[in-house]
Amino acid sequence: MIALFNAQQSKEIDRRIIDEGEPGLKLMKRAAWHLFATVQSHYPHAQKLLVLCGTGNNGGDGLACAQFALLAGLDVSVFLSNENMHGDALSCLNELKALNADIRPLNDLEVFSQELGKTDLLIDALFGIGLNRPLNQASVQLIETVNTSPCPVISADLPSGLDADSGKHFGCAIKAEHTCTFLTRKVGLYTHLGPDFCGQIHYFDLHANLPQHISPVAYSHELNEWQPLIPTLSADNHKGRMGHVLLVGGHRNMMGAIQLSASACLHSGAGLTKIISDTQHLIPLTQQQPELMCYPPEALSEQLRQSDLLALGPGLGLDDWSGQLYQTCSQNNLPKVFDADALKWLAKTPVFNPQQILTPHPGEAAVLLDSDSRRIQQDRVGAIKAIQKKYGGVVILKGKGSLIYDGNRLELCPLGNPGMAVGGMGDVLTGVVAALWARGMTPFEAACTAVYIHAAAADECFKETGAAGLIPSLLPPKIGRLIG
Ligand SMILES: NC(=O)C1=CN([C@@H]2O[C@H](COP(=O)(O)OP(=O)(O)OC[C@H]3O[C@@H](n4cnc5c(N)ncnc54)[C@H](OP(=O)(O)O)[C@@H]3O)[C@@H](O)[C@H]2O)[C@@H](O)CC1
Ligand SMILES: Nc1ncnc2c1ncn2[C@@H]1O[C@H](COP(=O)(O)OP(=O)(O)O)[C@@H](O)[C@H]1O
Ligand SMILES: [K+]
Repeated sequence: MIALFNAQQSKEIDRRIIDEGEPGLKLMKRAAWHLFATVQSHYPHAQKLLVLCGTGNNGGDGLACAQFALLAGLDVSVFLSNENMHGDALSCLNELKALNADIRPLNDLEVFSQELGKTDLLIDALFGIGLNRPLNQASVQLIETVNTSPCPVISADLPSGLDADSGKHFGCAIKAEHTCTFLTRKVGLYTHLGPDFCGQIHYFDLHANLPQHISPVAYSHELNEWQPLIPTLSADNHKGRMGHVLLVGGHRNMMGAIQLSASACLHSGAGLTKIISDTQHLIPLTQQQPELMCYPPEALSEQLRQSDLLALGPGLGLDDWSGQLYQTCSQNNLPKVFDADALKWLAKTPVFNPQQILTPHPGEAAVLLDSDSRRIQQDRVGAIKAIQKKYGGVVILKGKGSLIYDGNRLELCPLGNPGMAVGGMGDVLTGVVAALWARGMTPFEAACTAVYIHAAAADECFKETGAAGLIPSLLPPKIGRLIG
């Protein structure tokens, strides 16, 4: 398990550690040592180092790293955005000056660019957690120059330009091959654009005693921390104990959506997987998956009485047919998983219900909050909390760094890959969520376990097929194996 913090909490943790007697300069030197050790272990042949430093303590990390590199005999050039430094960063600057280091102002982009052309590795120490507003034109141009150069980058604490809280950038951000992050893992490294910019993340606690009473924004677990929570099977197991799931959707040309959910639900161990769909789909659905029990819309009320849990939305549609099914389902007291079009119906008449799991992607989250997906992505943590507050239950906000929130705990799943961005992938997740909840897990545990298993199955698949070959129908058997 790892804990993830935002910038304000990270600053507070820094401050507490220093207040308790650990000098800031010592922490800075340790951070710098880890930066330099990362240079040595990942770029052992780098001879010429360029260190890009801002005016804050992030720049201080860079200056202290430059000193270690210089003392180790590397050819080091430092570019300073501004000489206006203070505190520990100023001490590091003065120590470096005393070594007659090559320190230059960043006042000519052409000079910087030429130097970059001769460099083996760049250390990015321009901005860390102190970045708090959009970058000016000069910073944007500087970062774009770095990003268009073939020179590899190690970022100090976080890639400069990235927002430590949300994973958005403030105009642009440095694209690093490695990011060495200190004291706290910043949540923005793991969600939204963060993973695109950070490269490989290395965490260093700087041997400091982290204060325990600052609760993190989110936690992230390993897949194998969720798997043991899946109920085990007793020798005298029978299907009545494994949950009866009723899936509703698959209207008109969207039969595949409910088919994918149903296949995932079956492979996740549900005792009975039943479908309410268009009458014309009932035979093809059963022909393709004989384990399924498929019913026309007229059977809805009776099937609701005979089920443990309802999953509503994949391919449901937004016409009158869909509206009638939605009305009947929403008035029923069964625990419910809402996905896809069911979320759009829910947004029309919001109801607060603790016994539900909502699984929006950013576009659906925008509908639930009457917002737009760009705003959702810029503050995913804020968005999932707002959805949970408005609708209750457990919310899964899908996308890179999927979040799961129950009003108390926030989990971030770092697994998954861009090949998952294909129609039907979310329908598979719905089936897994429904099955695990129906099998007796708590809704939060079911949601988290389902998200991790779904993403891990997709990652396994990616290794075999690559991104283009990763299609949702390949996932259910892999999900079955991961569930065990
Ligand atoms: N404390 C410790 O012991 C440890 C700290 N550590 C390191 O310190 C880092 C935090 O340092 P920090 O707080 O000084 O902030 P930092 O990220 O360097 O930037 C602030 C500077 O940027 C400026 N600025 C902001 N936005 C801007 C913009 N858009 N465009 C232009 N300028 C902008 C801002 O200016 P101002 O807002 O004051 O005008 C200020 O000058 C942390 O990430 C880690 O690397 C580690 O060594 C571990 C031990
Ligand atoms: N770049 C990505 N990285 C990780 N996971 C992703 C990425 N893109 C999509 N996913 C995952 O793939 C699934 C897509 O779901 P969704 O958008 O609802 O698809 P659909 O509605 O077509 O079934 C979600 O679980 C989401 O988290
Ligand atoms: K940085």
